[in-house]
Amino acid sequence: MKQTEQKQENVIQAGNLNKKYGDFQLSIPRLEIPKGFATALIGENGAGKTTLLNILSGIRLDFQGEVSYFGDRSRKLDGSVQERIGYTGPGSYYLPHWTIRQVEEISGLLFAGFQKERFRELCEDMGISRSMTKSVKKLSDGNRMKLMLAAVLSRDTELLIMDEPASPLDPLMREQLCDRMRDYLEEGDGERSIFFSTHNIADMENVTDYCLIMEHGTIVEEGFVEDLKEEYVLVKGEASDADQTGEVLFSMSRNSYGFEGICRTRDLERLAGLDIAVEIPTLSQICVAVMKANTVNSPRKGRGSGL
Ligand SMILES: Nc1ncnc2c1ncn2[C@@H]1O[C@H](COP(=O)(O)OP(=O)(O)OP(=O)(O)O)[C@@H](O)[C@H]1O
Repeated sequence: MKQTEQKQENVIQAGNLNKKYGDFQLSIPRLEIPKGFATALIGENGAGKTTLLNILSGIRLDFQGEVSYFGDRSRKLDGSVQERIGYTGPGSYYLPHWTIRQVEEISGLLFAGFQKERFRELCEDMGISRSMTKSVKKLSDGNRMKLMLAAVLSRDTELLIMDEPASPLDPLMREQLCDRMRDYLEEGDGERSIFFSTHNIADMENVTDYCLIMEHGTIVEEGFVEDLKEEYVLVKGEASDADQTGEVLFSMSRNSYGFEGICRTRDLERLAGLDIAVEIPTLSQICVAVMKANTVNSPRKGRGSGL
């Protein structure tokens, strides 16, 4: 049975979300983030990922729509809900002149569940413990992200909302980030969830359970990764057959030896008669295909468009 067919609790539920900035319009009729999993938010630059995460984390309040948390439609983003949510983002979350030591002190004052010892351990593990007296503004982007991660993972939370946590991190630290995200979920025993945006799909695939693909301010595809990998296939064939694939394949690449592209599994029958090989695509290949199908100049658009 598909994961989506099982009864699913949601950690975030939202309806009729709208936010307009000039030409850009965020418009999401329904949003459900499953409880107990890591959900990735993927989309092109300017798709609206940060806008959505800012709304859900309470950074942006000037939007229309309803958001509720932790499976209770009446539970809005008040202080007790904020206490259960950890946020990391690309902006300057801490005042630039604060030192790491001050971040530790202030986190202890702001959040009841903050554990100083855990924070120090994480700073040590992430290699920033020798900079405790350094101000936030003097930290590199990567070290600033490590500081945010250390602070947020030292709290007692049930939901992490993370805007591009992998972007400023080096490959080793990205791997550590995935391990820590996985540990966070496992230690929560089904009660903890993560919602994060990323452009580093390949690096983050092993920590992604559920995926939302966003384009032009709305969600164009979503599902558990294992379900998406059944709904889409990677097709490879001879160069001489490439033109006969018609519009069935998306994000096709071709050279003199052959072609490969992604299509809906249900469309495979439209390639009958061609000498093709079929493989399971990576999440990255699926996302790129969906994003290409939804770019402004695409001949076909979005959910229900045939892709
Ligand atoms: N404060 C703001 N004022 C005006 N326009 C804004 C503001 N914040 C975002 N926008 C616009 O909203 C749109 C969505 O931006 P957003 O940052 O949410 O996209 P994104 O998917 O996170 O992009 P990226 O992947 O590049 O970080 C963009 O067109 C952006 O220019």
